[in-house]
Amino acid sequence: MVNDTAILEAPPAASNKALSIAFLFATYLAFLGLRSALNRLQSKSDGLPFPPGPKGLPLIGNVLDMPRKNPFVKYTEWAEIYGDIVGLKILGKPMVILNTYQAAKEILDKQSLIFSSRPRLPLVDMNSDWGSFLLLLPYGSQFQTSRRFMNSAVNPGAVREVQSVIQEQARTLLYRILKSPEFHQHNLLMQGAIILKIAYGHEVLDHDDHWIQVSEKATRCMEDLGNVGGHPVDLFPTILGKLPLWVWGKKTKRTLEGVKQSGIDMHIRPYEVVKEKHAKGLAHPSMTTRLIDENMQYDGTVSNAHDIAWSAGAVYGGGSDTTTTSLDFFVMAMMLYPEVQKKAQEQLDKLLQHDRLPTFEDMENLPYITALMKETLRWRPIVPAGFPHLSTQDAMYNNMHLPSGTIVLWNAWSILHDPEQYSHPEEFYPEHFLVPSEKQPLDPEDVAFGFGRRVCPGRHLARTSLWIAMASLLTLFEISCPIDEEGDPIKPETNYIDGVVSHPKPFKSVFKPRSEGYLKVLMEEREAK
Ligand code: HEM
Repeated sequence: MVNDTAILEAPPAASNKALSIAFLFATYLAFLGLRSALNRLQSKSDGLPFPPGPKGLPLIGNVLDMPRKNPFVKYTEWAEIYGDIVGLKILGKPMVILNTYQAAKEILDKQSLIFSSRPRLPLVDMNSDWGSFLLLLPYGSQFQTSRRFMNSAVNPGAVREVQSVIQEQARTLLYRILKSPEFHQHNLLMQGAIILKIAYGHEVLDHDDHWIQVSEKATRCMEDLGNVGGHPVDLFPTILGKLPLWVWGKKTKRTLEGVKQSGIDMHIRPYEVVKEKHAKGLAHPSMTTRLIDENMQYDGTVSNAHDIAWSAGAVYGGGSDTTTTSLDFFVMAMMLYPEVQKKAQEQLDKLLQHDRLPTFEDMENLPYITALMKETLRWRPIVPAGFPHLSTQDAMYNNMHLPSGTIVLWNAWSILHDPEQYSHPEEFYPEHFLVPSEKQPLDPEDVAFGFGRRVCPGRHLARTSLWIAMASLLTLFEISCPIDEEGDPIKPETNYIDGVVSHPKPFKSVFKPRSEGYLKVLMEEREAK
């Protein structure tokens, strides 16, 4: 995912470039003032108010109220004052935060035809093809094609077909941890290998893999871009978008060129490589080869080639960092809650008897592992402040008016830490999901993966990868904190590092094989390969 959010941040300090920019800026503010006055008039024209929220300043609205770090904390405070839907204006643009599941469901699910677009990122759109990335596509025909292509590769049936690949990668993860303890790196490699296999039929052997490197470079380029959506061009595209790039300095120009190139390297190149191999009959079957076949024309050209390339890239772009981060949080939870780990291992040992490793067929008999997976998504949702949807028509919610063009975020953190739903909201407590069905709380999968027509298309793959990785890790290893010189455990910090995908601060963990029996099975399996 792109690494920072558009509207969550105040604009960075304006460049000191030219007085003319200041003049353009002032003119634009005057225009905004007029527009926001018109907006206010329009939103009252049907007699319904915009949702309540902090008052904001003339012209810029709530720009200065927007929290720079952990925005969900501020959103939760606002919820206590203004209720389940909080209304804001950012430079004249309406924005709402949904703080309850009911509000998110009513607006994003039940009115999904209206609330399924995305705000644009003009700086990136004008200077690269990243606007074709599924996550960023506005609602429309390209979005529908891209979703269809993506769903064809990661729907529940398609994921079932690649279960053996996923299981094999989980075993490789165990093996790599035995060789060296850098869990995060091995985790990243596991998710990357699964995804590159699905998207391109490509086998990843190690960290030096070319496609893994390409995607890491793309992530770095996006990070260099910094506050995506917060650049002056994003805020005032009509006027500032017309200026030549050099106005923003050499560094920004270079970064944007890198962003453009990374889009080509991560989407177009792999597509071309697979297409060429496929033509020679040398490609392994994959999402790309199947879509090429389905879209092949009589003259040998492939229709929708651009959408195929960007959809296959979206499997990697959307799926690697996300699942990796959730599994990192799981390891953190196991370090901090050893009694939970012990309970899971008791259930595993009862079933596996130290003489085999878990498989997907065991899922039904390992409800504690499934509860661990749900609790990981709840305890530390990796998109805690939601991802922006954009409405494309006027709408209503609880007698309030949501004008067309409203940006909508849902506060996943507060929804998933609601004490009315979860008896131990702040703790890692899988027992939340081990109650009779009539007492089951809200399923975190219904929140952590988003809503409506933009719900995460990779959720089936994510839950499958997470489940087998969790079951396998706990079967083979006891996971604990490293010990410092005084003999005290070095506990990981549970706070997030900001970003759209919110990561934990890097931490070290100890993986100790806990049974000769499981170790032997793993080694025998490896030798048989
Ligand atoms: C634990 C793992 C994951 C979590 C928590 C997660 C969460 C999310 C969330 C919250 C969204 C935004 C939904 C919305 O706007 O309503 C999203 C979108 C998306 N996710 Fe995931 N995701 C995960 C794994 C994956 C995987 C494995 C893939 C790829 C196979 C993937 C691909 C995508 C794509 C392409 C989008 C954009 C969809 C669109 O805009 O229409 N994600 N994800």
